[in-house]
Amino acid sequence: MRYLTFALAKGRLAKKTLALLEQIGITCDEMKDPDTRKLIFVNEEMKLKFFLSKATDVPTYVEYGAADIGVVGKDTILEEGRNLYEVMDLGFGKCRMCVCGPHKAKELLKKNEIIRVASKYPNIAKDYFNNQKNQTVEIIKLNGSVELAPIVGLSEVIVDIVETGSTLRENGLEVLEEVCPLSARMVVNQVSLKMENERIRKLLADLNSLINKEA
Ligand SMILES: Nc1ncnc2c1ncn2[C@@H]1O[C@H](COP(=O)(O)OP(=O)(O)OP(=O)(O)O)[C@@H](O)[C@H]1O
Ligand SMILES: O=P(O)(O)OC[C@H]1O[C@H](OP(=O)(O)OP(=O)(O)O)[C@H](O)[C@@H]1O
Repeated sequence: MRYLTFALAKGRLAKKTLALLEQIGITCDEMKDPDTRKLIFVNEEMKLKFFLSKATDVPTYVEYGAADIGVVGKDTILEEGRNLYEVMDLGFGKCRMCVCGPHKAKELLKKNEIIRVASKYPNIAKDYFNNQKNQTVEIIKLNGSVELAPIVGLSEVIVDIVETGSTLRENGLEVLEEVCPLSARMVVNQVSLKMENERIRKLLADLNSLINKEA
Protein backbone atom coordinates (compact mmCIF):
# COMPACT_ATOMS: atom_id res chain seq x y z
CA MET A 1 0.00 0.00 0.00
CA ARG A 2 1.38 3.44 -0.85
CA TYR A 3 1.46 6.35 1.55
CA LEU A 4 -1.39 8.84 1.57
CA THR A 5 0.12 12.28 2.17
CA PHE A 6 -1.62 15.19 3.92
CA ALA A 7 -0.56 18.83 3.54
CA LEU A 8 -1.89 20.84 6.46
CA ALA A 9 -1.84 24.62 6.87
CA LYS A 10 0.25 25.71 9.81
CA GLY A 11 -1.01 28.56 11.95
CA ARG A 12 -4.58 29.10 13.10
CA LEU A 13 -6.08 26.00 11.46
CA ALA A 14 -3.44 23.41 12.38
CA LYS A 15 -4.60 22.40 15.86
CA LYS A 16 -8.23 21.95 14.91
CA THR A 17 -7.28 20.02 11.79
CA LEU A 18 -5.19 17.55 13.79
CA ALA A 19 -7.92 17.24 16.43
CA LEU A 20 -10.52 16.46 13.76
CA LEU A 21 -8.35 13.83 12.08
CA GLU A 22 -7.60 12.29 15.46
CA GLN A 23 -11.32 11.86 16.12
CA ILE A 24 -11.62 9.61 13.06
CA GLY A 25 -8.58 7.60 14.09
CA ILE A 26 -6.01 9.36 11.94
CA THR A 27 -3.20 10.07 14.33
CA CYS A 28 0.41 11.05 14.25
CA ASP A 29 2.02 11.13 17.70
CA GLU A 30 5.33 12.32 16.24
CA MET A 31 3.72 15.60 15.28
CA LYS A 32 2.73 16.48 18.83
CA ASP A 33 6.26 17.18 20.02
CA PRO A 34 6.19 20.99 20.35
CA ASP A 35 9.98 21.33 20.01
CA THR A 36 10.44 19.34 16.86
CA ARG A 37 11.96 20.93 13.77
CA LYS A 38 11.00 17.97 11.66
CA LEU A 39 8.89 18.82 8.65
CA ILE A 40 7.36 15.50 7.71
CA PHE A 41 5.71 12.95 9.98
CA VAL A 42 4.84 9.34 9.31
CA ASN A 43 2.26 6.92 10.67
CA GLU A 44 3.77 3.64 9.49
CA GLU A 45 0.85 1.43 10.52
CA MET A 46 -1.71 3.42 8.58
CA LYS A 47 0.70 4.31 5.77
CA LEU A 48 0.09 8.02 6.20
CA LYS A 49 2.42 11.01 5.92
CA PHE A 50 1.72 14.53 7.16
CA PHE A 51 3.44 17.85 6.69
CA LEU A 52 2.68 21.37 7.77
CA SER A 53 3.31 24.14 5.26
CA LYS A 54 2.42 27.79 4.88
CA ALA A 55 -1.31 27.97 4.20
CA THR A 56 -0.82 29.56 0.78
CA ASP A 57 1.39 26.64 -0.31
CA VAL A 58 -1.12 23.89 0.56
CA PRO A 59 -3.04 24.14 -2.77
CA THR A 60 0.28 24.05 -4.66
CA TYR A 61 1.39 20.80 -3.00
CA VAL A 62 -2.01 19.27 -3.66
CA GLU A 63 -2.28 20.36 -7.30
CA TYR A 64 1.11 18.84 -8.13
CA GLY A 65 0.35 15.64 -6.22
CA ALA A 66 3.15 16.11 -3.67
CA ALA A 67 0.26 15.78 -1.21
CA ASP A 68 -2.88 13.76 -1.93
CA ILE A 69 -5.03 15.69 0.52
CA GLY A 70 -4.88 19.19 1.99
CA VAL A 71 -6.68 21.19 4.64
CA VAL A 72 -6.78 24.94 4.12
CA GLY A 73 -9.08 27.98 4.36
CA LYS A 74 -11.56 28.72 1.56
CA ASP A 75 -9.88 32.15 1.24
CA THR A 76 -6.59 30.50 0.25
CA ILE A 77 -8.36 28.16 -2.19
CA LEU A 78 -10.07 31.09 -3.91
CA GLU A 79 -6.95 33.23 -3.97
CA GLU A 80 -4.61 30.54 -5.29
CA GLY A 81 -7.00 29.24 -7.97
CA ARG A 82 -5.28 25.86 -8.28
CA ASN A 83 -6.64 22.79 -10.07
CA LEU A 84 -7.91 20.55 -7.30
CA TYR A 85 -11.11 19.13 -5.91
CA GLU A 86 -12.64 20.86 -2.91
CA VAL A 87 -14.39 17.92 -1.28
CA MET A 88 -15.58 18.99 2.15
CA ASP A 89 -16.43 21.94 4.37
CA LEU A 90 -14.90 21.02 7.73
CA GLY A 91 -17.02 23.51 9.64
CA PHE A 92 -14.27 25.23 11.63
CA GLY A 93 -12.16 28.33 10.98
CA LYS A 94 -15.37 30.16 10.20
CA CYS A 95 -15.01 33.82 9.21
CA ARG A 96 -16.02 36.16 6.36
CA MET A 97 -14.22 37.89 3.52
CA CYS A 98 -15.40 41.49 3.57
CA VAL A 99 -14.88 44.90 2.07
CA CYS A 100 -14.08 47.12 5.05
CA GLY A 101 -13.21 50.73 5.64
CA PRO A 102 -14.29 53.85 7.49
CA HIS A 103 -18.05 54.52 7.49
CA LYS A 104 -17.64 57.37 5.00
CA ALA A 105 -16.20 54.99 2.38
CA LYS A 106 -19.63 53.38 1.95
CA GLU A 107 -20.55 56.14 -0.49
CA LEU A 108 -17.54 55.37 -2.67
CA LEU A 109 -18.78 51.81 -3.17
CA LYS A 110 -22.12 53.08 -4.44
CA LYS A 111 -20.92 55.83 -6.73
CA ASN A 112 -18.79 53.58 -8.87
CA GLU A 113 -15.74 55.75 -8.34
CA ILE A 114 -12.26 54.49 -9.06
CA ILE A 115 -10.96 53.65 -5.61
CA ARG A 116 -7.91 51.94 -4.17
CA VAL A 117 -8.41 48.58 -2.46
CA ALA A 118 -5.66 47.10 -0.29
CA SER A 119 -5.65 43.35 0.37
CA LYS A 120 -3.64 40.24 1.16
CA TYR A 121 -6.05 38.64 -1.33
CA PRO A 122 -5.62 40.58 -4.63
CA ASN A 123 -7.30 37.91 -6.77
CA ILE A 124 -10.38 37.69 -4.56
CA ALA A 125 -10.57 41.50 -4.43
CA LYS A 126 -10.15 41.84 -8.20
CA ASP A 127 -12.80 39.20 -8.90
CA TYR A 128 -15.28 40.80 -6.50
CA PHE A 129 -14.96 44.34 -7.85
CA ASN A 130 -14.52 43.52 -11.56
CA ASN A 131 -16.89 40.59 -11.99
CA GLN A 132 -19.47 40.87 -9.24
CA LYS A 133 -19.74 44.63 -8.77
CA ASN A 134 -18.49 45.94 -12.10
CA GLN A 135 -16.49 48.64 -10.38
CA THR A 136 -13.05 49.57 -11.69
CA VAL A 137 -10.59 49.66 -8.82
CA GLU A 138 -6.86 49.77 -8.21
CA ILE A 139 -5.74 46.78 -6.13
CA ILE A 140 -2.77 47.18 -3.81
CA LYS A 141 -1.29 43.93 -2.48
CA LEU A 142 -0.26 43.90 1.18
CA ASN A 143 1.08 41.06 3.31
CA GLY A 144 -0.60 41.67 6.67
CA SER A 145 -1.99 44.28 9.08
CA VAL A 146 -4.16 45.33 6.16
CA GLU A 147 -6.39 47.47 8.41
CA LEU A 148 -3.59 50.03 8.44
CA ALA A 149 -4.12 50.92 4.78
CA PRO A 150 -7.28 53.08 5.07
CA ILE A 151 -6.04 54.58 8.34
CA VAL A 152 -2.80 55.91 6.86
CA GLY A 153 -4.34 56.80 3.49
CA LEU A 154 -2.88 54.04 1.33
CA SER A 155 -6.35 52.98 0.17
CA GLU A 156 -10.00 53.88 0.62
CA VAL A 157 -11.07 50.34 1.55
CA ILE A 158 -9.64 46.88 2.20
CA VAL A 159 -10.73 43.34 1.39
CA ASP A 160 -9.87 41.20 4.39
CA ILE A 161 -10.96 38.46 6.75
CA VAL A 162 -13.35 39.39 9.56
CA GLU A 163 -14.03 36.99 12.39
CA THR A 164 -15.08 38.73 15.61
CA GLY A 165 -14.81 42.23 14.12
CA SER A 166 -12.65 43.45 16.98
CA THR A 167 -9.68 44.42 14.79
CA LEU A 168 -12.01 46.62 12.75
CA ARG A 169 -13.72 48.15 15.80
CA GLU A 170 -10.45 48.96 17.54
CA ASN A 171 -9.30 50.80 14.45
CA GLY A 172 -12.46 52.77 13.67
CA LEU A 173 -13.36 50.66 10.64
CA GLU A 174 -16.44 48.62 9.74
CA VAL A 175 -17.72 45.97 7.38
CA LEU A 176 -19.08 47.75 4.31
CA GLU A 177 -19.94 44.72 2.14
CA GLU A 178 -19.64 40.97 2.50
CA VAL A 179 -17.76 39.12 -0.25
CA CYS A 180 -18.26 35.52 0.93
CA PRO A 181 -18.34 33.23 3.97
CA LEU A 182 -15.17 31.22 4.71
CA SER A 183 -14.18 28.08 6.60
CA ALA A 184 -11.60 25.31 6.50
CA ARG A 185 -11.98 22.93 3.56
CA MET A 186 -10.54 19.58 2.58
CA VAL A 187 -9.00 19.51 -0.89
CA VAL A 188 -7.86 16.49 -2.90
CA ASN A 189 -5.49 16.02 -5.81
CA GLN A 190 -7.46 15.16 -8.95
CA VAL A 191 -5.47 12.03 -9.81
CA SER A 192 -5.31 10.83 -6.18
CA LEU A 193 -9.10 10.88 -5.95
CA LYS A 194 -9.20 8.31 -8.76
CA MET A 195 -6.15 6.23 -7.82
CA GLU A 196 -6.85 6.10 -4.07
CA ASN A 197 -10.60 6.35 -4.36
CA GLU A 198 -11.46 3.73 -1.77
CA ARG A 199 -9.22 5.10 1.00
CA ILE A 200 -10.22 8.70 0.34
CA ARG A 201 -13.94 7.89 0.15
CA LYS A 202 -13.69 6.11 3.51
CA LEU A 203 -11.91 9.11 5.03
CA LEU A 204 -14.58 11.48 3.69
CA ALA A 205 -17.41 9.24 4.93
CA ASP A 206 -15.85 9.11 8.43
CA LEU A 207 -15.40 12.87 8.49
CA ASN A 208 -18.93 13.41 7.23
CA SER A 209 -20.54 11.33 9.95
CA LEU A 210 -18.40 13.01 12.61
CA ILE A 211 -19.25 16.51 11.40
CA ASN A 212 -22.96 15.71 11.05
CA LYS A 213 -22.98 14.20 14.54
CA GLU A 214 -21.45 17.38 15.96
CA ALA A 215 -23.81 19.70 14.07
N1 LIG B 1 -9.69 35.78 12.50
C1 LIG B 1 -9.08 35.19 11.48
N2 LIG B 1 -8.12 35.83 10.83
C2 LIG B 1 -7.46 35.24 9.81
N3 LIG B 1 -7.72 34.01 9.35
C3 LIG B 1 -8.69 33.32 9.97
C4 LIG B 1 -9.41 33.87 11.05
N4 LIG B 1 -10.28 32.95 11.46
C5 LIG B 1 -10.11 31.89 10.65
N5 LIG B 1 -9.17 32.10 9.75
C6 LIG B 1 -8.72 31.13 8.74
O1 LIG B 1 -7.41 30.71 9.14
C7 LIG B 1 -6.55 30.67 8.00
C8 LIG B 1 -5.09 30.73 8.43
O2 LIG B 1 -4.84 31.86 9.17
P1 LIG B 1 -3.39 32.17 9.72
O3 LIG B 1 -3.49 33.50 10.38
O4 LIG B 1 -2.85 31.04 10.48
O5 LIG B 1 -2.51 32.22 8.40
P2 LIG B 1 -2.07 33.42 7.50
O6 LIG B 1 -2.52 34.72 8.10
O7 LIG B 1 -2.51 33.08 6.11
O8 LIG B 1 -0.53 33.20 7.59
P3 LIG B 1 0.59 34.27 7.78
O9 LIG B 1 0.27 34.98 9.07
O10 LIG B 1 1.80 33.40 7.83
O11 LIG B 1 0.49 35.16 6.56
C9 LIG B 1 -7.05 31.75 7.09
O12 LIG B 1 -6.65 31.49 5.76
C10 LIG B 1 -8.57 31.65 7.30
O13 LIG B 1 -9.12 30.69 6.42
O1 LIG C 1 -12.31 40.02 13.16
P1 LIG C 1 -11.16 39.61 14.01
O2 LIG C 1 -11.51 38.57 15.01
O3 LIG C 1 -10.50 40.79 14.64
O4 LIG C 1 -10.08 38.89 13.04
C1 LIG C 1 -9.69 39.41 11.82
C2 LIG C 1 -8.27 39.84 11.78
O5 LIG C 1 -7.40 38.71 11.95
C3 LIG C 1 -6.59 38.54 10.77
O6 LIG C 1 -5.32 39.07 10.93
P2 LIG C 1 -4.07 38.23 11.46
O7 LIG C 1 -4.14 38.12 12.93
O8 LIG C 1 -3.96 36.95 10.69
O9 LIG C 1 -2.85 39.19 11.11
P3 LIG C 1 -2.42 39.81 9.71
O10 LIG C 1 -3.39 40.93 9.45
O11 LIG C 1 -1.05 40.33 9.94
O12 LIG C 1 -2.50 38.72 8.68
C4 LIG C 1 -7.34 39.29 9.70
O13 LIG C 1 -6.49 39.70 8.65
C5 LIG C 1 -7.93 40.45 10.45
O14 LIG C 1 -6.98 41.47 10.61
